[in-house]
Amino acid sequence: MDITITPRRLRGTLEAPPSKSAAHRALICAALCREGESVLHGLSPSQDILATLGVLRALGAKIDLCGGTARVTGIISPPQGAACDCRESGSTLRFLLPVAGALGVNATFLGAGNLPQRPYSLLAGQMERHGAAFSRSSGMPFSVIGRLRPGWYELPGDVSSQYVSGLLFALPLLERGSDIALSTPLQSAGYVEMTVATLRRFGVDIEARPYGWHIPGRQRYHKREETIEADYSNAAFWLSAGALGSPVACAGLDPDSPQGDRAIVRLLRGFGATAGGDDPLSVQGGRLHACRIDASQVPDLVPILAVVAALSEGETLIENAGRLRIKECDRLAAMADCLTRLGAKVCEGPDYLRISGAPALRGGEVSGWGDHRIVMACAIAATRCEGPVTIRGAQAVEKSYPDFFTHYRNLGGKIDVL
Ligand SMILES: O=C(O)C1=C[C@@H](OP(=O)(O)O)[C@@H](O)[C@H](O)C1
Ligand SMILES: C=C(OP(=O)(O)O)C(=O)O
Repeated sequence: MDITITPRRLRGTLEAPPSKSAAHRALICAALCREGESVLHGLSPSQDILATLGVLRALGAKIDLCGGTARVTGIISPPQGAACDCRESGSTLRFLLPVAGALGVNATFLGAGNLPQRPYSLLAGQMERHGAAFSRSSGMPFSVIGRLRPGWYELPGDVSSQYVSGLLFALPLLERGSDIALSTPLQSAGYVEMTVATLRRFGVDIEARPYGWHIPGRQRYHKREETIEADYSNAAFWLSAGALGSPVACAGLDPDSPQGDRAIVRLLRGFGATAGGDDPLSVQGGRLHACRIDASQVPDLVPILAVVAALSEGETLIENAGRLRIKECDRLAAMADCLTRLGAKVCEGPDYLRISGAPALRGGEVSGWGDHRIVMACAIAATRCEGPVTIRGAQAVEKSYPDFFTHYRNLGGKIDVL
């Protein structure tokens, strides 16, 4: 789908969408509970969540999704083999690969878009040391056979936190305790905190250690009923629109959420914006100024922060951002390309973006790079462009936020589908 947005400010209050990260985690925990039914409310059928639902079903869970509520009967007797289609979801692949190993399912993992190019080999290497055998060490599809053994798992912390999260879901199922040790400091740490918090709610114990985590074995997941919390990662687009002069408020966000991306409020303050009210939460702009941003813990916020930087006076540096190149697209190249096409001055380095702010952008035509966060960032940039913005491949928003353009229109945005 290609669209043209006619620039105008957005206005109004909207319900923040449910967190995709929280939904993946709750679904996996519910599927690993052997007794009874868990009920999860407030799910959105984004492509990534449909991928996790599909793989959990292939691994033997029964999941009935109706009107945003999932009734999940956990895996009792896993199948011998399973075809696990992760679509474009890195979380689905890296969370459920170790889970398939812990269940002893011979699984074939398939992926689409950029997923086959995204890394999993360090995780596969650790699984191989503990009883799993892979048909290939990179690329997709691949097959994995064998059952994981408990033991000492060692991973770097600066490739993907999803490796750690995946092992944290899987290792409690093994017959003895295991450990995960980090060989380099953990980036995206907030996501691992979310994993540990979700596991605890489902009755699974994880012990923090100076080297990483100890995971007692023979644990049982306990059934639960819960509502998926609202998402700071996608609310960030609306909060940033607020900082850029659109009076938009987001309802439903938990100020005490374990989500690392709640840092968006602090980061927008760093540009000189002010935040008001807990619920609904809104951010107001004014004259924004450049700042320096460390992207290592908040990679998903970088596309929209780059837009804010392009409209803030002075030169903003977004650094420690090398891992953005291994997401749904190369997000550093994508944002440098899109913002330049819209009239901004951007210098792309190996692991940084240096962006010179201007009072307004020109507008123009951009590719969405097949990436939901690039499309949403460009749509918010359009609120401050002088001329129309055409976005090619805007349907990519369905990966995490299928209602994004409905909400955009509800806030007064003008979108024409080409
Ligand atoms: O665990 C999660 O839910 C996620 C972890 C992050 O990935 P990395 O740990 O690879 O940075 C993030 O970019 C992704 O969108 C969601
Ligand atoms: C990188 C993302 O997700 P995943 O890694 O799960 O594909 C994202 O949602 O921005």
